Amino acid sequence: MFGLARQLTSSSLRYFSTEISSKSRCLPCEGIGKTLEKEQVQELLKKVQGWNVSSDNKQISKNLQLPDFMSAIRYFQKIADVAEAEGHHPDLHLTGYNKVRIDLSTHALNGLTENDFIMAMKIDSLGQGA
Ligand SMILES: C[C@H](O)[C@H](O)[C@H]1CNC2=NC(N)=NC(=O)C2=N1
Repeated sequence: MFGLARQLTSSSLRYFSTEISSKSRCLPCEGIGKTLEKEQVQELLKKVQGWNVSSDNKQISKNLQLPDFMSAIRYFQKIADVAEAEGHHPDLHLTGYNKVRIDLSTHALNGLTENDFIMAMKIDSLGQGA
């Protein structure tokens, strides 16, 4: 019994024993141990708004259109503040002056972890306002 508990990494214990939310904090990526399975990703996608998973299950992305260029820049700044506070950083793309794509993946493990979904929930709760 205890052997099984010991085998579970802290993140999978957190995944199974507590719900992650926009109030959760990202763990240091290097300590997470393993990436999420497809089924886990599908479950977590239900908790975020408008995010899609890549075919290789390594990244989630969200596309938005902002009113104008400076709104997009201000939106990126808000995301950057959260990313710095969490130590977990998205890839940010701005094209066509107001079209934004946000990509999230855990670089240290070349895949998805709870950190990516915590950041997605935090980004969702930012709104796109100025
Ligand atoms: C040392 C620093 O905390 C690590 O390199 C962090 C920085 N931000 C990160 N962001 C993301 N998306 N994945 C990481 O593995 C990661 N690692």
